[in-house]
Amino acid sequence: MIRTSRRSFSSNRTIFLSALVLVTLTASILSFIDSGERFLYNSISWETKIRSSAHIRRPNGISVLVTGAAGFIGTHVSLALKSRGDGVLGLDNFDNYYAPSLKKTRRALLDIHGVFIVDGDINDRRLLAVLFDTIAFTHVMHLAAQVGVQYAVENPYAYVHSNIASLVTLLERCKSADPQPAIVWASSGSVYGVNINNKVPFSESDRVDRPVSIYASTKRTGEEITLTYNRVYGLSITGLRFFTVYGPWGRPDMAYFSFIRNILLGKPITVYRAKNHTDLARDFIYIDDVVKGCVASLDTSGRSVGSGRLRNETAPYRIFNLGNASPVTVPTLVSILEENLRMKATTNVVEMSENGDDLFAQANISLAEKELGYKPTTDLETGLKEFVKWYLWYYGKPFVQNRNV
Ligand SMILES: O=C(O)[C@H]1O[C@H](OP(=O)(O)OP(=O)(O)OC[C@H]2O[C@@H](n3ccc(=O)[nH]c3=O)[C@H](O)[C@@H]2O)[C@H](O)[C@@H](O)[C@H]1O
Repeated sequence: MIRTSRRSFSSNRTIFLSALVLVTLTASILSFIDSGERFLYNSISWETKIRSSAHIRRPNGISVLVTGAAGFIGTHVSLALKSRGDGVLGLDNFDNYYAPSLKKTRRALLDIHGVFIVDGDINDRRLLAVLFDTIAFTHVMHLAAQVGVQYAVENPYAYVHSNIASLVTLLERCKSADPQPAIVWASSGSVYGVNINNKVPFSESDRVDRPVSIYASTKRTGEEITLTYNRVYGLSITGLRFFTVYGPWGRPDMAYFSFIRNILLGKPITVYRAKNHTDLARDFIYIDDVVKGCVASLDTSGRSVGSGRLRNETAPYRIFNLGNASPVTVPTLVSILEENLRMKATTNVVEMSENGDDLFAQANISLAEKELGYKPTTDLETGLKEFVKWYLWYYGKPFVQNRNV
């Protein structure tokens, strides 16, 4: 009985993944042809696709440009918006910071649900102009970024390109759009850096001028840049300080994801610990909870008001913590994974170097609760169970040793 259901589970997975691969391939070929055609031949089919994807299908719906739509959070937010009838157009450059194949599978998933992702870079001003000339976006959900705290040590330039230059290019376009969209964008809980306030949990009104990584500094800089565009050009801005977001279709570079992969492969995992031997802890937050916070931010964003001298309104400028208000140590994260997999991890405990990682994070979420109705409902045990289920479905336990994530 168990064997039969396992076999049918496995064959359903194979069929679904094969279908996704097929859609991915077709989408890649079409998008390759189309992105070329758009500029060479002014392709009608490309324009039809973006119009259809961004088309609003409910009363009082919104039309959202989602940057980083093939990313982890971008995929989930795009699906949530599309399923309630909003118009959604994705933009993603499919960079290879982690496996582009996972991003392409996410794109295929979105394609099935009617969300089209334009393959392009936000720094491409010409492309942005075409998109904004074609669609009157009411909102921009800016999630595209160079992520990863550790990678910033290796390649700081990628963070300047993606988190600062791109942000300015996008804001410039939004500033001159008519109507101007409202902008919700991804900042980070890492802006709290060294706990100079000497208090937990971290609140939005705390000082954030001691970042400990290039990643965090680019996110903090983004908060200053967006504030300038809000004051000078009247753009409505909401910055979301995401804490450690996890879940199905997640990012392979994150600890929980690499831990499961190594445990299944029987490889050791590295668990960092502070110099004084205390465990590191994070405010892990499940993707579905974060998506609700993102959607509520769009719904309550208010309007951009422009920069004319006669304007008598001020555009909103908001910042919210999106965490779980309930930190968990990294060793506890490992033991939850072990329980779910019924496997023991081989753990190397390593004292953390001065590499820019924070020791502890806990979000105060009362402002988001009050203004957005944000209320996380998924604890780490429940969320990781969902993640493990997805991981085994997506990569398949028996084949995991041959798969490259
Ligand atoms: O915006 C943010 O706030 C960031 O959130 C996330 O950063 P973090 O909260 O640091 O998550 P993550 O890397 O999963 O490490 C979790 C814990 O495991 C520890 N850790 C990590 C790796 C390892 O091999 N061993 C280990 O102990 C590690 O020291 C830490 O204590 C995103 O990754 C980052 O891209 C960015 O989005």
